[in-house]
Parts: sequence; structure tokens; C-alpha cells
Amino acid sequence: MIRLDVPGKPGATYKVRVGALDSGLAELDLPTARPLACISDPHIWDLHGDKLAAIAPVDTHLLPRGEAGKTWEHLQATIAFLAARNQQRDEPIIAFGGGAVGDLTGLAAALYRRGTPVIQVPTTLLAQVDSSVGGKTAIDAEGQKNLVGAFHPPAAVIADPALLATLDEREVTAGLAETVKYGLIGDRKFYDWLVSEGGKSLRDHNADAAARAIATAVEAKASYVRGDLEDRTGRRALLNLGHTFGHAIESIAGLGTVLHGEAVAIGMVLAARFSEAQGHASDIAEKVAADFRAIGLPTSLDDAGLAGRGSDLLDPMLHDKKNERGEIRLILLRDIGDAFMATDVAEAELGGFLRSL
Ligand SMILES: NC(=O)c1ccc[n+]([C@@H]2O[C@H](COP(=O)([O-])OP(=O)(O)OC[C@H]3O[C@@H](n4cnc5c(N)ncnc54)[C@H](O)[C@@H]3O)[C@@H](O)[C@H]2O)c1
Ligand SMILES: O=C(O)C(=O)C[C@@H](O)[C@H](O)[C@H](O)COP(=O)(O)O
Ligand SMILES: [Zn+2]
Repeated sequence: MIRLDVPGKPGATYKVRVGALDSGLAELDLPTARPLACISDPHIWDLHGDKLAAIAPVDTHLLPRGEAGKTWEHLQATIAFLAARNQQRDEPIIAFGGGAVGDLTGLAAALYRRGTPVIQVPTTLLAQVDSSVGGKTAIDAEGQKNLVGAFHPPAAVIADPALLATLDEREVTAGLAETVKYGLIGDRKFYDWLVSEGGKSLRDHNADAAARAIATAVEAKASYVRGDLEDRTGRRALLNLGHTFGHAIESIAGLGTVLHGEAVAIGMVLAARFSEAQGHASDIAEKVAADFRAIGLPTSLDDAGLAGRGSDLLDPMLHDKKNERGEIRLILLRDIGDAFMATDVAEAELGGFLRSL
């Protein structure tokens, strides 16, 4: 079992445990008076629900799979489920699934009775390396990714790499993108490992490689979140590398069509290319694209079925949450392992770059 304590609400930390589900849950002081509320999706519940139910009795509400669950309608249905069982304010809700289940459940938990604990039990690589930790919760609205949300750190995170054995290749790819993001932002050694042997091991469902990747990513995420839980100072914003382009890709394709991780992979390559175009970096974009291709990640709009649609990205990019006072802000790279926030990016230059794609 890998044990990490991650900064949560001011002055508090929560447990992140990477290891067997039963041992991880045994480290939490779960109430036993009645079954716990659990939010999941039908696929993950069919595959692994019995394992959770054998450890902790649960009363489960199912969301549709993937991005389709991150809507007002399902937020309302989830809150109706909690209200109907008279969920108490101190009773934890279990989010059992990928990032979509985690984001929706986290938001429902933040709102229900003004805040109730959520235990994240992530079941995808993406959710284990990234979304279950850090307390960002959201639904999509008005066609925009994560438009409505709250910061609500989990009460605990239990990530069991054994659950990843049933993930299909496309979902592993999406998770690999958010994993390699940590290397590109600030850890060259992790990047080199992932694009050489690590990425292939993760694709082969190697549990030791998964545990190493999850622990490294979670430690890195904790270091960006520490002191900037609500994404205000620019430190945490580095975790958004590839996301301004990526969220725009998800939006123009139709939310749920291109997976978040796929869009972020392409977004990171575009961020590397734009970093060069802006004179911040040299000779990284082709290397990043080649490294990504070698581990099966998409690298271009063409790969997402969006060839020739570069200019369409500008409008959604102008709606990104990082933009302030009318200024466009992007996470760019000086080098592999050296990300920074570029402020006051000229719209005309960004537009020209997008048109050239
Ligand atoms: N809050 C954050 O910090 C944060 C970070 C990154 C991503 N996100 C969000 O997370 C979402 C993407 O998450 P995701 O990639 O986990 O996708 P997802 O939650 O949509 O799940 C992907 C699919 O995998 C299936 N699945 C889940 N676990 C499985 C398993 N063990 N075996 C087989 N199939 C399984 C699900 O049924 C689903 O169809 C996006 O909405 C993204 O915006 C949030
Ligand atoms: O935790 C963070 O901070 C991140 O930016 C992690 C991202 O991987 C994640 O996709 C996040 O939900 C994006 O947030 P947003 O603020 O751009 O909606
Ligand atoms: Zn992301």
C-alpha cells in the first residue's frame, strides 16, 4: 500500500491510498449503521460493483457512462437520490468510477446540505492519476466544459490499480495523456520513463507500473495544489497544460465525442508548437509529438477527426477559465519539464496559429 497525505481544506489533509480496495477502505473510519450512498455508472458497476459491495454495503445510484453524466439533469437526479434516502450531512458518499462519476459526485457532495464528505474510489487510470485528487468538481453546461463546479476536496481517495485491468485501450490512452502531463509540466525523469518503457507497461496493464505512475502523479499534483487549492495564484494552473486547446477540442467535436485525455494529448502537442511559435522554446514540439505517437497518444486535430478545424478552436479558447480581465492566458513550455503561464497572449497571434493547423 502506498500512503500519501494530500492538502485539502485549509490546515487539513486527506488520505490517498494506492493499493488493494479492501485494505484501503479498511484504513477509513466508515459508518456502519446503514449502507453508504454510492454513485457509479452501469459499466463499472457490472464489472466491479460486487468487489465494493463485498467490502462495504452500498446503496447505489447509476449515472450514464462518460461525459453524458456531467449534466444539470444528472446532478439533480443524484441530489434527489440523496434526499430520498435522507442522507445525513456527515455520511460519506462514495464516487465509484472514472473522472466523470467523480466530478459529478464531488459537485453533488459539495452542494448537498452545503457540503457532505465524498470518498473518491477512482476506477480509470485518468481518475487514479489526476481527477480523484485535488477537489475540483464540475458539470458541463451551455456547451462548455466544467462551466459549473466547486472546490470540494475528498474525504479520502482509494485507488486500486487492479481495477484498471478491465479498461479498454482507448481509456488507457486517455489516462496516459494526463499521466505524461505531469512529466511535461515539471518532471523530465518521469516524462522520459513514460515515453520509453512506462507508457508501454501501462498499456500492458502492468500493475507495478500503474502504482508507480499513480504515486508519482499524485505526489506531483499535491505539490501544485498545496497553497493554491482554488486555482488562484497561477501555481495550480500549470496542471492545465494542454487543457485550453483540449477543452476547445472537446467542445467543437461535441462534448463526449473526443475523450478528455485524448483532447489533452493533442492540446499538449499544440501547446508545445505554440510555445515554439511564440519564441519560448525550441526543438521540443516535434520530439513531444514523436514521443506521444510512440506510446499511442493522438497528436493532431486530424487524429481527432477535426482536420482543418483549427480556427474553430479560438472562440471556446476565449471562454477558458484562466482568462482574466480580457487577457488570454495559456500554459506553455520552455522545455520538456518546464511549464509556465503565459499571460497577455495576443489574440491575433493565437488566431493565426490556429488557422495554420
Ligand atoms: N476534477 C479533476 O481534477 C479532473 C481531472 C481530469 C479529468 N477530469 C474529468 O474526468 C473526466 C474523464 O474521466 P475518465 O477518463 O476517467 O472518463 P470517464 O469517467 O468518462 O470513464 C470512462 C469510461 O470508462 C469506463 N470505466 C470506468 N472504469 C472502468 C474500469 N475499471 N474498467 C472498464 N471500464 C471502466 C466507464 O464506464 C466510462 O465509460 C472528464 O469529464 C474530465 O473533464 C477531471
Ligand atoms: O486539478 C486541476 O487543477 C486540473 O487542472 C486538472 C485537469 O486535468 C482537469 O481536467 C480539470 O478538471 C480542468 O479544470 P478546469 O479548471 O480547466 O475546468
Ligand atoms: Zn484534465
